[in-house]
Amino acid sequence: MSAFDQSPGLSETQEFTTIIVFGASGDLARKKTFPSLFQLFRSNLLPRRTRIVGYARTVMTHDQFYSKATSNIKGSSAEITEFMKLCSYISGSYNQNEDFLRLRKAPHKVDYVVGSKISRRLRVYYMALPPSAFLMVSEKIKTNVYDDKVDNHLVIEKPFGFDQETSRELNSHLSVYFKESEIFRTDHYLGKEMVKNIMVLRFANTFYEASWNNKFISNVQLTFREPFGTEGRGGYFDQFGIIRDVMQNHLLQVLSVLAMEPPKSLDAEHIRDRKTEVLKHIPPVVLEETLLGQYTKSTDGTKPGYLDDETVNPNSNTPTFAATVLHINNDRWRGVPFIMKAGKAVESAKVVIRIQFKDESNNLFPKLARNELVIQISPKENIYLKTVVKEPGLSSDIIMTDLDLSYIHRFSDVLIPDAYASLLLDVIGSDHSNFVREDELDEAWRIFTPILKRIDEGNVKPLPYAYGTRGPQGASDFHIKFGGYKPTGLAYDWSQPGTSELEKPMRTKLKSAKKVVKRLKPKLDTLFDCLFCNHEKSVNVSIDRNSKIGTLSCKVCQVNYQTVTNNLSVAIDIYSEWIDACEEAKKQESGNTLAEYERESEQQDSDREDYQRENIQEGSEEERYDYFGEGTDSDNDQRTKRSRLQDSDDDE
Ligand SMILES: NC(=O)C1=CN([C@@H]2O[C@H](COP(=O)(O)OP(=O)(O)OC[C@H]3O[C@@H](n4cnc5c(N)ncnc54)[C@H](OP(=O)(O)O)[C@@H]3O)[C@@H](O)[C@H]2O)C=CC1
Ligand SMILES: O=C1O[C@H](COP(=O)(O)O)[C@@H](O)[C@H](O)[C@H]1O
Repeated sequence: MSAFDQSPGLSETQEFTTIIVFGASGDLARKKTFPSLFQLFRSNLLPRRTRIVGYARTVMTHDQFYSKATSNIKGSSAEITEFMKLCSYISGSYNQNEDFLRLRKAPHKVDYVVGSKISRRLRVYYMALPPSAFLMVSEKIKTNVYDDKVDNHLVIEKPFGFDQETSRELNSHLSVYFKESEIFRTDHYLGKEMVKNIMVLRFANTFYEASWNNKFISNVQLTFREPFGTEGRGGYFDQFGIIRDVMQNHLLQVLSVLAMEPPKSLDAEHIRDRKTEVLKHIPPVVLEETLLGQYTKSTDGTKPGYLDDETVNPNSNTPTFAATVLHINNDRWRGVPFIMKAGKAVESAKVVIRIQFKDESNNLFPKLARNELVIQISPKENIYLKTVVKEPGLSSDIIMTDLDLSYIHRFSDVLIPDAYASLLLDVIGSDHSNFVREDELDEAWRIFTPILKRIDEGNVKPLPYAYGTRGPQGASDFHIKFGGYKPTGLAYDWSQPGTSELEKPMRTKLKSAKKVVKRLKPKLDTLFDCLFCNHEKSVNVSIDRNSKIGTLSCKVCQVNYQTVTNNLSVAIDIYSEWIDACEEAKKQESGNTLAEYERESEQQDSDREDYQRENIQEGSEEERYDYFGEGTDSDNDQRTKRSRLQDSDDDE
């Protein structure tokens, strides 16, 4: 069942809808707006008699518009053709009344066809435009196109201002033309599946909500990582920086849903009241608890530094990485640091929430590690609860494992909608829950404006970090230093239920290498599992006591290894040394020094575990759907899986 199936039957409640996409020639329209409208169309969720009108200054023939609007749409050509029958394009300025009057005729033409039988009419004005055009276009819409006999919804995109002051100005100007109930401020993170899921997780599960406070939770981390730099968007980015681009909006929106009190009902205003309320308890973030970075060339010189971008000021101090701490001074959260980290051109793609619980207070088990609830927003949707269990078998040791809900396994046949499709559906259905209200936005700017002003003054120099690394010095243990995060410490077995036989041995290969040694020790065996081909007991160890040489070889993959022994050496020692040698080779391959490796092993257990999860699962969204799509050859699937697993091992 698609996520959309749960939505109300819009085609019955909405009789007639016109969606006007301003800036239809642009990037957002091409990449997100038209493809998302198509997703709704294909899922039969666009109201009947919907018309979509693209509008921009660029002069385009119908064919040119057709090919631009469809360039990012994935669907059969028959479906695309049907969808495009709903779409037309008008070229015009953003400042001439006559042009908007031409636009006015577009909805009217269709109104006329259905005439007075229409019970409700809706016009959506979608501003896929740079913010500099918002006000002018809003004014022209109000003067020339707005019709108070229909519902008018104005959708605007971030950035909503530059700081608290400019955001207030923008809102006060917009409010001249549109009522707050007509404005939909888009933060596309609120349309993401896992962000929408937070409320359900919290308020539909007794045990989560019961422990969702400072009695049980030690610290919370919200991390955003992108493995690419500004690439073509330097001009925009250099004015804004990572705090305005990602933290003040996307991550703070996630935080507010995560930390708000339960709303009185699911009514949009009740939800937004609670989100605003929690933001009011957060004092502005301070420079003393913030780390800023700017990326430089990659260490191999193949990726450019931020300042190499020609559209960026060569002396720019704009941060492309930031880590900071938010404190929520209310009864629920007092004393729980919320750590936000966001970085561009870092080593992986990941957006994740990590909630670390406090230490267990009983002393029954030595070396206890903390539980963590991890909600991964992208690139894959996962929820897992790191949980301590007894090591299976005769051992009485404890290990860390998890209760795991990986969407790719559990909901493999469900299409996770694009955030924009989900939000457009809300706009059509007049649901404001996932849009940012004016007072909420004002609070968000209040929290970040003071630090932004200090950065803008130019006296704060971000620390350099090489493209493709984890961020500047201090980034790796920022959450430990400022959040009190405790690395797991225990052996962590993150096996996933339902994974294939092919995956299981590969998974144990590096992660559980030490455990393998431990489990086998009492047996004094000479046969062991192969680290390379993963066959059980395929590795035979022999010791030549005369030459003092221990030899290990796999009868399946032929890998072999030799080492010097002493009189006390037994087979397991050779095998252990082999494991260590393999790990050492791995470290050297990845170019890390031993010290770096050890620091990462201890402090970034959490990051590595996410990284492995991502790699053991699928690559891009497209791959995911192809992978589970019809007509894929199972041999190919196996090969794909194997090579991805191999990649993950390489990365380790
Ligand atoms: N692109 C993306 O992935 C995302 C974009 N956004 C936001 O969406 C909005 C649109 O972004 P995007 O599509 O990338 O922007 P573009 O730069 O592609 O601009 C969109 C269209 O607006 C018109 N335009 C460009 N510059 C100006 C100007 N100075 N004054 C008036 N019109 C102009 C152009 O159309 P024409 O000349 O034909 O009129 C252009 O095709 C922005 O607010 C952006 O921050 C948000 C999230 C992601
Ligand atoms: O709004 C923005 O978000 C994207 C990240 O969005 P995602 O859906 O890919 O996670 C970011 O790349 C961009 O800089 C920012 O403006």
